[in-house]
Amino acid sequence: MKAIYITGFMGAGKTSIGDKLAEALNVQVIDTDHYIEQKVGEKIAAIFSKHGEQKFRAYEQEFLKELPTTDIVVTTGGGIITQAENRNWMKQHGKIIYLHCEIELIFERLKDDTTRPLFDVQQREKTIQLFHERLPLYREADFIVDTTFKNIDQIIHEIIEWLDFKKGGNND
Ligand SMILES: Nc1ncnc2c1ncn2[C@@H]1O[C@H](COP(=O)(O)OP(=O)(O)O)[C@@H](O)[C@H]1O
Ligand SMILES: O=C(O)C1=C[C@@H](OP(=O)(O)O)[C@@H](O)[C@H](O)C1
Ligand SMILES: [Mg+2]
Repeated sequence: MKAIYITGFMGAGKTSIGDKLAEALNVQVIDTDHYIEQKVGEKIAAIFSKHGEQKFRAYEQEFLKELPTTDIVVTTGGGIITQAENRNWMKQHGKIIYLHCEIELIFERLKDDTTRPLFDVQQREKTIQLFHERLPLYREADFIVDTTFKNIDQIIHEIIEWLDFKKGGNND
């Protein structure tokens, strides 16, 4: 099986859904943020505050390319799609699944979360703007799931149905 890359805005459920999807497909899962934290030896928030976003993006691109490209679900950080090179890499090496979620629900989910340096609950307008700026890039995915008000099992079910459909069409 070619890699499955899960994309979407912060709080869309990439990490949680990717874990369960990998379990259902019986393949390994790697979260790019966790992988970066392991390699660098620092938490995402510390990497941003000590080294800046640009350095984080450089790590993100370098480490994305280190990951296996078969029999794996890769759960990405929300900004991975901002670099064309990453989008091309993912397109070339696997299938991209975009988890869409309405921004109001994301605000609700992340209201007490302090681990995401680019998610600013205090500056709603700025965060909403970032969400809208990125939407066209997320929408370049091979498959889009609207996760708004769906539970994790429903979302996994939709993804697996799509994967089975693709397999049926011999379109791996
Ligand atoms: N479909 C869902 N329904 C309800 N809560 C969800 C759903 N998907 C994710 N969550 C919750 O939202 C928060 C963010 O999820 P996470 O998987 O970390 O998102 P991401 O990796 O996309 O930033 C977590 O607390 C998670 O439990
Ligand atoms: O959207 C972004 O630019 C980011 C999303 C985060 O991952 P999640 O989408 O899992 O929160 C993490 O990679 C970093 O804080 C930057
Ligand atoms: Mg995540």
